[in-house]
Amino acid sequence: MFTTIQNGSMMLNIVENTPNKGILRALDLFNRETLVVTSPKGIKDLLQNNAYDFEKSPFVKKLLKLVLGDGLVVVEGAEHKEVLADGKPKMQRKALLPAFSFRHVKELYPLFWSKSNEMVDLIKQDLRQQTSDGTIEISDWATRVALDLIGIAGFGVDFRSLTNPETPLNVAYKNALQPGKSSRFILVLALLISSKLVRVLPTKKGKELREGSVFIRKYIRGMLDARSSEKADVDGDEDHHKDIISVATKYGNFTTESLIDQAQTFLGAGHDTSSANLTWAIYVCSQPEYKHVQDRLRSEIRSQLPSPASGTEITAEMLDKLPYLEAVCKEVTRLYPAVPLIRRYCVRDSFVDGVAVRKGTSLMVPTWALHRSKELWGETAKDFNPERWLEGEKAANGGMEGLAYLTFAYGARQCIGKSFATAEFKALLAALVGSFEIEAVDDPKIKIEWGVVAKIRGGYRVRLKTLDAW
Ligand code: HEM
Repeated sequence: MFTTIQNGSMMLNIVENTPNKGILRALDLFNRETLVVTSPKGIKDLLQNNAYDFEKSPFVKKLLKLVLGDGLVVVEGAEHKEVLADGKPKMQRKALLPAFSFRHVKELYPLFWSKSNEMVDLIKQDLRQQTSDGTIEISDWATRVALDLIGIAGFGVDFRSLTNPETPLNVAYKNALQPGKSSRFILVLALLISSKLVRVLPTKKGKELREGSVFIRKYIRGMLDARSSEKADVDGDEDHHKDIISVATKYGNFTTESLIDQAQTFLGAGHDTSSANLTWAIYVCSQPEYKHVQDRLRSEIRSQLPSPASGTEITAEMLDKLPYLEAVCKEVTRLYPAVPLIRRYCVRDSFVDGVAVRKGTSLMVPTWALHRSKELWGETAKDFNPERWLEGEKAANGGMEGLAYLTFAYGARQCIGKSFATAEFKALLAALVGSFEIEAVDDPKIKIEWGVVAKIRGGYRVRLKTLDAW
C-alpha cells in the first residue's frame, strides 16, 4: 500500500478494507515503510513488552520539542525510566508519577468544579450582552479554561485566560497550536523530509511556532523564579504548594532547565487535548439525534450534584459516582480520541506480535480507526452509544485490559495525566450540561483537523439556552 498516513479516517478505510492478521505494511511517498499495528497482542508488544525498543521518531520528537520542550513526552530510554541506586528516581516518569497519582488528583476536584462554574458564569455574562446572538464558540472557551486549570494545578498560578482571552500565554499557545494550512504543510515537511526545516522555515507559521516556544519558556522561567523567592519566605511550610511542580520537585532531582521542560510539557500536553475532549463532547450533545443523551445527562447531574449557586464544594466521591456522566465521557473519548494516532520508531531490532521489526522502521497504532473497529467494539462500533459503558469496560470491549481503549495510550508511556484529564473533563461537562441547553448552529458535517490532536477545523459554535439554577 502506498500513502502518506496523516489522518485517522484514512486509517479507518485502510484497516477496514485491507485483510490483515494484526500488522499492515504501508509505504509513504518516498517508499519508506510504516507498520500499522492493529492486534491487541501487537499493541501490547509495542507499547508495553518491548516499549523501550520503540521511541518517537527523531522527526516527531523535534517537532514536539518545539511546543512541549524537552520534558517527559520526548525523553526516551534510560532517561525516561531509570531509577538511581539509592531508589530515588533519576528522572522523569518515576519522579513525576506521585504528582499525577489519584491521591494527589483527588485534591484537585474542588478546583475543577469551581473553575468550571467560573466558566459557566462568564458564558452567561457573555450571552446577556446586547451583541450576543446566543451562540458561543466552544473550543475557544475549552482551551482557555483548560489552560487556567493546568496553570493552577501545575504551578499554583491562575493565568486568567478565562477572563482575558488576550492573556499573552493564551495567544502564544493559540499561535503555536492552532492548526492551519501552513502548519499542516510544516507537519508533512517534518515527517517526510526534515524537521530541521521547521526551525528555519520562513513561513508565518514557522515564525509563530518559534516565537511562541521562546515566549512560553521565558514565561515559565519567570513563574519558577517567582516561586523560588516566595518559597524562601515560607520555607518549612510543607503544605504551602501542592501543585504538580512542587510535588515533582520533592520527588525528583530536576535541574531548573529540566523543570522548565517538564512545566512546558504539562502546559502543552495538558490543555490542548483537554480542550479537544470538551469540544467533541459538546459537538455530540448538540446534535438533535443525541438530544436524549443530553437530557439524561442533565437529569443525572441536576439530581446528584449540588447546584453551583449553592457554593458547595465538590469532592471526588461526588463526581465519580455519576455512572451516566462517566459513560458519556468514555464514549466521547472512544469515538473521538484526542490523539488519533500513536507513532513509534524502532531503535533496535525487535518483535511485534511475532513479527521481526528492523531498527529504523516506523510503526503506528491507529487509535481513531481501532476505536471504530467492529472486531473490537462489535456491530455498533461506529455509533455514539454511552450505554455500552454502563456495564463496565469488560462488557464494552470484551475485557481486553485497556488494549481496545487507547485514548490515553497504554503501557510504559501511557498518559501520565489520565486521572487529571478524566476528572477535569467530567467537571467541565457536568457544569455546562447542568447549566445550559445546547443546540447545534454549525453544519454537523464538520471537517477534522488531523494534527497531533484531532480537532474540529475552525472550532464549533453552539446556541445555549440558560437554564434556571437547580
Ligand atoms: C484529554 C486529555 C488527554 C489525552 C487524550 C492524552 C493522551 C495522551 C497520549 C495518547 C499519550 C501517549 C503519547 C505517545 O506516547 O505517543 C500521552 C502522554 C502524555 N500525556 Fe497525556 N493526554 C491528555 C491529557 C494530559 C494531561 C492533562 C497531562 C498533564 C497535565 C498530560 C501529560 C502527558 C505526558 C507528560 C505524557 C508523556 C508520558 C510518557 O511518555 O511517559 N496529558 N497523553
